[in-house]
Amino acid sequence: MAIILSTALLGCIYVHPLTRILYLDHYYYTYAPKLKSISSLSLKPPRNSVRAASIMSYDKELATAKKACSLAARLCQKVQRALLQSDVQSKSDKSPVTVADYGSQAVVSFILEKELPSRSFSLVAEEDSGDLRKEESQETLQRITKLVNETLASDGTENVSLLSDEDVLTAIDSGKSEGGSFGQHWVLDPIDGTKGFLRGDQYAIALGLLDEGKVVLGVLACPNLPLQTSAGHVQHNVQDKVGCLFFAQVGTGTYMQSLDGSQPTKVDVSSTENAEDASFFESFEAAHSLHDLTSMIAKKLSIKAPPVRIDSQAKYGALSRGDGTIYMRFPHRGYREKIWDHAAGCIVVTEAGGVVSDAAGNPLDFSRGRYLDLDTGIIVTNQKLMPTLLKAVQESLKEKASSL
Ligand SMILES: Nc1ncnc2c1ncn2[C@@H]1O[C@H](COP(=O)(O)O)[C@@H](OP(=O)(O)O)[C@H]1O
Ligand SMILES: [Mg+2]
Ligand SMILES: [Mg+2]
Ligand SMILES: [Mg+2]
Repeated sequence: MAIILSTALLGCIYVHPLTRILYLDHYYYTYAPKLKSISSLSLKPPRNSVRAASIMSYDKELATAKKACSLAARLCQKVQRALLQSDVQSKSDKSPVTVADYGSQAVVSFILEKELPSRSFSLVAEEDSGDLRKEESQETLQRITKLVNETLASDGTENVSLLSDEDVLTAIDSGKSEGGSFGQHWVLDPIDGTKGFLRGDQYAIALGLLDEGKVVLGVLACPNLPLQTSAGHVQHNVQDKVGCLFFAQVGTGTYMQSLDGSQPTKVDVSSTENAEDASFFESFEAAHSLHDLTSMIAKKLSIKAPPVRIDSQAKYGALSRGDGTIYMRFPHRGYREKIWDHAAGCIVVTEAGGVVSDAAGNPLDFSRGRYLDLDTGIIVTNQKLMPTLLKAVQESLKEKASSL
């Protein structure tokens, strides 16, 4: 009886099943930045929230995720430099999968599991070892194992014995989790923007952590993204220094540092309120997003600048530091978005002050398993501009539908 009564009184507080630490509803998390302890609160909690002993900190998870992504980026850079046609395999869905995809997934999976052993380990990742286990992939597998071992050894702190081919396959297959709304799940895209990677353009290693269905931390390693913020211009000169690591933890903002380890700096989304002064990002690949629809929306908003087309979640990273103001993504009919294509990017942008929603204005729901089932498209911008963008998107979608 006492338990029922206190539960009713407490309302939105609940006890985390793994840690038994009380923590607050997502709304309060998002709007009470930089607070580790509720006792130091000078803000008044929103009406639905109540005092709690502490806010969950994911510092250890974040440090490990940064290390894992940085090492995976090192592996990817090595492969991209020496990219040969034979690195590309054909998966049954015909999307290119490279030695680096598998190697990156093995490195991240191995490091997370080894360095955070006290947690029950769950990883939702894009790749699986199915094709690699085939007879004809023997040589490729050996190359991956060699790369993974060289990468782990290149980090002085990794005191590990050499991984066997089987260890590498096992690490890759740890990524088969279905995710969901209970407990913690890592979400990994070992190379997002495979097509950009193969072209020598932008790609990202994207790692997020879900806790009770919400993204609570995200890391984006973007090895080819220029370090210098360059409003609206992501194409860079050869002499520009490249390699960015974006990271965000719920309630603490978004930071960027160089992949080779400079001091992190806090980043914020663009404050542009005027749509016509905004610039917007979209996929490089027209097969991934309807360029004609975004151009219709841009026209409606009187956006003057041409679209900036780059691959991968590097778009979320660039947006989080104000390189552009809007990101729009409208896949062709029937395409189902996957959580690993947006989890890390989403928190990197929201912690930098942005908003990510579907075309109905709903936040993305990462709690339903491997897919993001959403209303048409994904749109991202700052809080001030979102209502205007949403209106233009909805009007354009209606016009497009009625013209069919
Ligand atoms: N037809 C399609 N429509 C929308 N997205 C697609 C797609 N085919 C593949 N993708 C996704 O688009 C991602 C790349 O995003 P972007 O277009 O922003 O560069 C791919 O990630 P991978 O490269 O990890 O497979 C893939 O998951
Ligand atoms: Mg893919
Ligand atoms: Mg991807
Ligand atoms: Mg990928």
